[in-house]
Amino acid sequence: MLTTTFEADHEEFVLVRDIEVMSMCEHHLLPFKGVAHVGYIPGTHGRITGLSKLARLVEVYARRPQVQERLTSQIADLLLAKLDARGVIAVLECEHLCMEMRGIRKVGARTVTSAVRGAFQTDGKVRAEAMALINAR
Ligand SMILES: Nc1nc2c(ncn2[C@@H]2O[C@H](COP(=O)(O)OP(=O)(O)OP(=O)(O)O)[C@@H](O)[C@H]2O)c(=O)[nH]1
Repeated sequence: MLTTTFEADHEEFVLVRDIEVMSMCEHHLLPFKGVAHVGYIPGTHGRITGLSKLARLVEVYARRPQVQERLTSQIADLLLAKLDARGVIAVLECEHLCMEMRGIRKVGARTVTSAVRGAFQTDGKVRAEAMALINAR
């Protein structure tokens, strides 16, 4: 995965927003679905990857029973490792059917999880800029 990378001499933030997520809660084996926002700052080598590969990354980890927190971390960790990126951010917003159609039955409650690595973890300003872009509508 993420074997296609390009030289682009681009060292600024790249973000793909609103990637559809469909996964399965490992507790109840019921779907949870929503969107993922995945971004990174390339390393000093300026190496980037194909945009579709970010969506593929989400897809690979979503296709197994999951908890949303682990799914979010796995996306961030793999991206960081494969791209040798300066920073990575993954934010997921999902609705869990196990909370909607059974149990507490709260329709429309959305769970937001984030995983930040590198510059997004160490620099609050960098993280705030990324969150502003993620939330821009
Ligand atoms: N943190 C987290 N919890 C999840 C996720 N998906 C489902 N859950 C929760 O996992 C918990 C499992 O709780 P249990 O007490 O074992 O199961 P339960 O008796 O069916 O719980 P209720 O859903 O409250 O009826 C529930 O609170 C679910 O809402 C997830 O992605 N992340």
